[in-house]
Amino acid sequence: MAVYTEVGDEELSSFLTDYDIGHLVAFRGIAEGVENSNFLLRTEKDGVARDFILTLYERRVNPAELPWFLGLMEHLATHGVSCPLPVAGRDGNALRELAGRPAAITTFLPGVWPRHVQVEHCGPLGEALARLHEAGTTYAPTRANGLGPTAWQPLLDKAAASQGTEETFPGLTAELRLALKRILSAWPPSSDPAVLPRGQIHADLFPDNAFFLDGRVSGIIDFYFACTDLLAYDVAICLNAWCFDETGHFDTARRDALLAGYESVRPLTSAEHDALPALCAGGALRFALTRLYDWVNTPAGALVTRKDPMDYVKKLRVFLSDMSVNPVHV
Ligand SMILES: Nc1ncnc2c1ncn2[C@@H]1O[C@H](COP(=O)(O)OP(=O)(O)OP(=O)(O)O)[C@@H](O)[C@H]1O
Ligand SMILES: N[C@@H](CCO)C(=O)O
Repeated sequence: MAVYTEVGDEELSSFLTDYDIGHLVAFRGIAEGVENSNFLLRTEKDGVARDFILTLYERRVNPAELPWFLGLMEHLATHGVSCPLPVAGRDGNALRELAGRPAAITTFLPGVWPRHVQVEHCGPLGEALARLHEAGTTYAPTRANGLGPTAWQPLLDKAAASQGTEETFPGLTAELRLALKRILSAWPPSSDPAVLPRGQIHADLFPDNAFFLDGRVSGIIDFYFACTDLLAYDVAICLNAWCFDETGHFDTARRDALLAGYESVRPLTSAEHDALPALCAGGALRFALTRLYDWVNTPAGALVTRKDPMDYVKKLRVFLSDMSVNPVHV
């Protein structure tokens, strides 16, 4: 459930007078999502009803970084990517404050996210990711990846030092230490941008962040992990999130479809192909680590549903065994 901050009818109606989007007709909290409080708003202006999403930023989002995220979303939305467009108030600012939290209204996107990923989703998803990368090339401001390779050792140390980690997951932090060492030694040097292009990446493009309609990607949401990093690392995150079936088997048909969709827009360089196994293992480690840390540090009875780190530990094991034979390379 993700409504941490309650908003009253009158408070919201008065907040909306700062915008030119009409008056409030209805609103309700959205249960999905774990990071922020989200509400679906319906307004009416000149007899026309329109839907919007109101987000109150909680927990992990650093308010100082919100202009970067909202600026990226605006840039992408106005450069052909179906992502939420931040709506500016009458004073031109999209970032505002409501109920004591930083807040923004964005456009509502149609479609639904796939509860059961099929190979048919993977081509359009890969294509949409490549279009996002292309559109991002003209967004100049940068943001370092706070959950990139340099963050993994400290995150692992913090998870290992947390109460209950060893009891709940015996031997896991020792296994992750070895994995980290191996991944860092195989991590590609990002010194030549022509060989390993860098740019704006989504960094969390999981199935619950991609809406589909009529077999196409109709919306990409949740840009609050976006950052400036290796484009191929974003591909690797998607290979993690989209290409394992329910039994934990890495589905090469989904991988091929995702890569073919991506490369129909932006062909990967041969250095990017070569780097994919290490990038995939790194992606698996990143989500295993954040999930592990959250698992042992989320108090019992919290509203948030914890995500199982072992799902990503299993993916990590698959990618680590692949690193020697390089089957991701196509
Ligand atoms: N622009 C949008 N258009 C339509 N629905 C949206 C939009 N943004 C969010 N939603 C709905 O709200 C839900 C939660 O949004 P989101 O995933 O961004 O939550 P969060 O808590 O901010 O992030 P996280 O997924 O990391 O927990 C989505 O699953 C979707 O149903
Ligand atoms: N996509 C992340 C959650 C953060 O949005 C995960 O599945 O661990």
